[in-house]
Amino acid sequence: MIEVQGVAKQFAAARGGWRLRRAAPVQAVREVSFQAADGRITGLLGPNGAGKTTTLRMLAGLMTPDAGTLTVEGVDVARDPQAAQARMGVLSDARGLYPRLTARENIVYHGRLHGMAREAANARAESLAQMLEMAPLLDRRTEGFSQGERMKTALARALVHDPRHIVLDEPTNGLDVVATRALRDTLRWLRSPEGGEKCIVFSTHIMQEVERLCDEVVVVSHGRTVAHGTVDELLAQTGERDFEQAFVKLAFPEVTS
Ligand SMILES: Nc1ncnc2c1ncn2[C@@H]1O[C@H](COP(=O)(O)OP(=O)(O)OP(=O)(O)O)[C@@H](O)[C@H]1O
Repeated sequence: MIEVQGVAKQFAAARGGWRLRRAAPVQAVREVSFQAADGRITGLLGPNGAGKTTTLRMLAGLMTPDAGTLTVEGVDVARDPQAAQARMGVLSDARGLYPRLTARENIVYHGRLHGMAREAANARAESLAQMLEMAPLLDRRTEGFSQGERMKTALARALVHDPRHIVLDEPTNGLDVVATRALRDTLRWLRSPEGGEKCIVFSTHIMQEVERLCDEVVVVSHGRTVAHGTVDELLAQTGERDFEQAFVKLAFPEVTS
C-alpha cells in the first residue's frame, strides 16, 4: 500500500536571459493526497503541469516534500528512502539507461544495486525479457534503442528486484499501439494474483489509458487532488456519461462552471 498525505513542493525558478532577476517560485504541488492499494492499478490523471511527475519523484525519494508525508508499506520515504526504494520499482520519465551497457547489463546492474547476487539478477533479467517479449534485445547495447525498446528495458530494470510496489511516470509516452497493449497486459498481469498482486501507480494525461486500465483514478489539477474514485464513481459524481467530459469538469471547474 502507498499513502500520500498532503504533500507540497515549491521550486525556485530562475529567470533566463541577461536579466538575472529572481522569478516568482513555482508551486508545483500544493496538496496531493491519495492511497493506492495492493492488487489495484491507481492512475494519477491530470493536465500538463498539474504536478504528477513532481509527486511521483517525491514518492520515488528523488526529492523531498516541503510538507506532507509519503509512505510505502508504512515506510516513510523522506525518513528512510533506501528502505522505501527497496520496496518500489520506479519507471521515471527520463528512462535513464546507460547507453554503453547492454539491456541485460543495465537490468543486472540495477539488481546488484538492490543487493541481488549476480546469478539471481541475471536469471531474473532472462525471465523478465520473456515476459516483456524483449529477449532478442537483451545482449544489445541500449544506444540507439527505439522508444519502445527503451521503455521495456527500463521496465525490466524497475522490476528486477521483484518489488511489491510499481510506480510509473507516463509509461506509454512514445509507444505505438502494439507496445502500449503489451504494457497494459503486463500491468494487468502484475496486478493479478499470479503476478503477485502488486500495488501499481502510474501517471498519465491520456483518458483512454485510465478507462482501460485503472481500478482507481486520482484526478490532480493545479497541484491538488480534486477527485478520487473509480471511473464509474467519477462519472456519477459529475453527472456525465463521457469520461473526458467528467475529467474536464473535475480538472477545470473554472472553465466549465
Ligand atoms: N525542477 C523544476 N524547477 C522549476 N519548476 C518545475 C520543476 N519541475 C517541475 N516544475 C514545474 O512544476 C509544475 C508541475 O510540473 P510536473 O512536471 O510535476 O507536472 P506534470 O503534471 O507531470 O505535467 P506533464 O503532464 O506536462 O508532464 C510545472 O509548472 C513545472 O513547470
